Amino acid sequence: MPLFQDLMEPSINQLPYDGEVHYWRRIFSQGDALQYYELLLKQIAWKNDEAIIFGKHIVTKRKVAWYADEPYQYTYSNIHRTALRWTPHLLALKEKVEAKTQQSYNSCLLNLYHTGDEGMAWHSDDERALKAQGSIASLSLGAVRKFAFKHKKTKERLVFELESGDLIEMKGETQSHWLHNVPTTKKIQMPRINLTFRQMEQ
Ligand SMILES: O=C(O)CCC(=O)C(=O)O
Ligand SMILES: [Fe+2]
Repeated sequence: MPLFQDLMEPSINQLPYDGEVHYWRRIFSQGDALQYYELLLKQIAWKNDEAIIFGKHIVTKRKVAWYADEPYQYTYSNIHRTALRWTPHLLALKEKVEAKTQQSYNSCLLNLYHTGDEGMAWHSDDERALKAQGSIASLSLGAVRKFAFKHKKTKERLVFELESGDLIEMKGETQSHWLHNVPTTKKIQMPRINLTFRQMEQ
């Protein structure tokens, strides 16, 4: 029998106003989530992220990778990037996520946080290359980490504790009105992988 929570969660908008966030807990068994986590740790072409900020070359501790339908070219923070083609495992994950959100995605940015020392600062995913008001689906594997939203004007905050296998979708006006971050923490020593499936404008 489906649990009440399973039925309710995805349909509820987690944001109080100015956007839409949907949350599915544990879309995989813990065994499958662990298997995907281990596969991705090994198979993804992880690289430190780079940026040129005020003429200074910055290299992040967090690692990233970018996969897509096409070898898209993309520039942010003055660094040029080219997407790699989907691997079979990434395609399987994409299909699973698409079945939940009922959306389709043509690219995925992956983040690898080795420990709680690594996080992501407040930002919105509002780059011009992304479809306006499109869906961004974020899948977590590995260590539990906080994922927070802060409204740009009211400063209202919401915090989620994302567990291995959790899926969170942002869409509609979310990126125009809310920032999100992954705060650092001294409590976590294990890696976390995050996959953000995105809709690039083509
Ligand atoms: O790691 C996360 O959960 C968030 C990643 C993120 O916000 C991004 O890649 O834009
Ligand atoms: Fe983001």
